[in-house]
Amino acid sequence: MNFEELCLDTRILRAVTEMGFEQASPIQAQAIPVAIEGKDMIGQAQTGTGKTAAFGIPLLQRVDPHNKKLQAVVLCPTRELAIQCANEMRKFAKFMHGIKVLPIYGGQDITKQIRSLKGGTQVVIGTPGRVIDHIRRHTLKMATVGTIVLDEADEMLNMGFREDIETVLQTLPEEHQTLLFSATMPKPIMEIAKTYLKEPEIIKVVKKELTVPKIEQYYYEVNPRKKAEVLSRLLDMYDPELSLVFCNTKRKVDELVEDLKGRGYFAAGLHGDLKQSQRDRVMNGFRNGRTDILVATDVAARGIDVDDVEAVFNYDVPQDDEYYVHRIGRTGRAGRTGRAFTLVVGKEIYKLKDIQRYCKTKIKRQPIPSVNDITDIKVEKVLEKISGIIEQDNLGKMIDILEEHLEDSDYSAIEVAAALLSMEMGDAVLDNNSGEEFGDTGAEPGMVRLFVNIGKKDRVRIGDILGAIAGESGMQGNLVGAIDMYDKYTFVEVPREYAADVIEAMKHAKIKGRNVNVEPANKK
Ligand SMILES: Nc1ncnc2c1ncn2[C@@H]1O[C@H](COP(=O)(O)OP(=O)(O)OP(=O)(O)O)[C@@H](O)[C@H]1O
Ligand SMILES: [Mg+2]
Repeated sequence: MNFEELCLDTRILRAVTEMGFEQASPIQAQAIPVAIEGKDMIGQAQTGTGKTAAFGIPLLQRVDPHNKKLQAVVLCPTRELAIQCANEMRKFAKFMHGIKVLPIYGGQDITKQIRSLKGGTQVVIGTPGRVIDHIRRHTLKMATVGTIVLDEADEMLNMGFREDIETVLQTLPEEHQTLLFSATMPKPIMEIAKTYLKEPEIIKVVKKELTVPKIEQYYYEVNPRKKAEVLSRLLDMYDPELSLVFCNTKRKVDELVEDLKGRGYFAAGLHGDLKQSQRDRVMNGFRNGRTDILVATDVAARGIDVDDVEAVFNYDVPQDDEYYVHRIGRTGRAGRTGRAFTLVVGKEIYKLKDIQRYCKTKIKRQPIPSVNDITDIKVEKVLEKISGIIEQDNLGKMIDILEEHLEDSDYSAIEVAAALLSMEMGDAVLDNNSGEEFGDTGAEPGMVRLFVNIGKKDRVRIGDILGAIAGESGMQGNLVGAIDMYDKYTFVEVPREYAADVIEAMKHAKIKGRNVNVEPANKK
């Protein structure tokens, strides 16, 4: 549907056209007419499908630029989202002179915010805590608010904002419109809706799968100690313009950023422990391409909309099914394509299966790219660069220099070229160790079943065997699973990516003074 068909204010229509929006997305086509009428509404649509405009456009259309009182409030879970949403709203309002849109959030000087608010702000986009703060100080007067929006409502509840949201909702005047938006709609949201929304129109644009079909989804089974290595191989292989990498904890974010920087990538971290000014700097760096890898926790990156995020990496499998949807939704936005990669360690494969069921989508297993794959790709890139330079036909001086040096040198031209190539390529990557070679050993998914033979077993307990395996291979003990212990042989299961290490380590190990032989079970 065209935006012309949506009966928009001509000034908004002009702005939308200028922004390059041609067709309204399905959620916009359905939500905008309902919201313009002033009805309450619940909107659910996949990530990156334009929910901001779906509430932002009708909200602005209902604002009177000549009235300088507060008329609309949008609640968002994070400061970054408040800023992003305010920026998008300002673009929609570009030709509506006299409309002021202001983001307010914690961490920013409150007196400065108060001063800005005094200048006649009709639309406030804020985080719940800071909005309440202003309500208590009487610097936000809710009595004149006609529209309230809860964006990413589920995330706000997850973050413990439920009470704050209810407090805000209770300050609203009798006559008002409530719009509730989210990519997912769990139960607690429906409870809020029941209590605070009046006969809401429910607009659901959900396809069979929760994730966007244009995002290709892959997973890799990895050894936890080689995660950073695998990540950098994938980065080299796919060479995304911008990437977002998710970790489950702030500490992991910091560690991984250091690791990636050490490997020569332009990476920066984003999480809740950073000061607001640092967070702003990181986001700006990412938006303008100074940083090409943003490593973040879930909360920090929710709803973030940056063009050209071509790949999302789940460095850790998300703890929550819904997080997966939101994480990978940072790519493939507004109809673009994208790729999502998940690194899976051992039994996390079961979590991933849950996620697939929840999303009703298929995440394909892929082998970890080998050193050779990466080398091929790197060589190809260097050669491309080289042909570019040769074609510029500007090499006379360099050719002279080389000819002079090669004349009385022991090296051939090809050797020199090879040396330059190796300089350009940087460090070779580590060996491949995906456990692929073991095939099906009858183990649980993600595991390899090993046959452990220690000859006569009178004094040996299963615990001794498991302990030795963990100890010798440096793997955490709880990753080794005991399957069966018979008179002469024992089966154990270890994560696929450890299997080779275990077999190697056990060649030189003894259990209770006896030599051991460990092999994949399918070899028996
Ligand atoms: N009709 C449209 N045509 C083209 N681009 C659009 C259209 N509507 C929105 N966009 C762009 O699509 C991107 C994603 O929009 P938006 O951030 O509103 O998605 P969202 O549904 O809120 O996603 P999330 O669930 O991740 O918060 C933005 O860059 C926005 O400018
Ligand atoms: Mg959004």
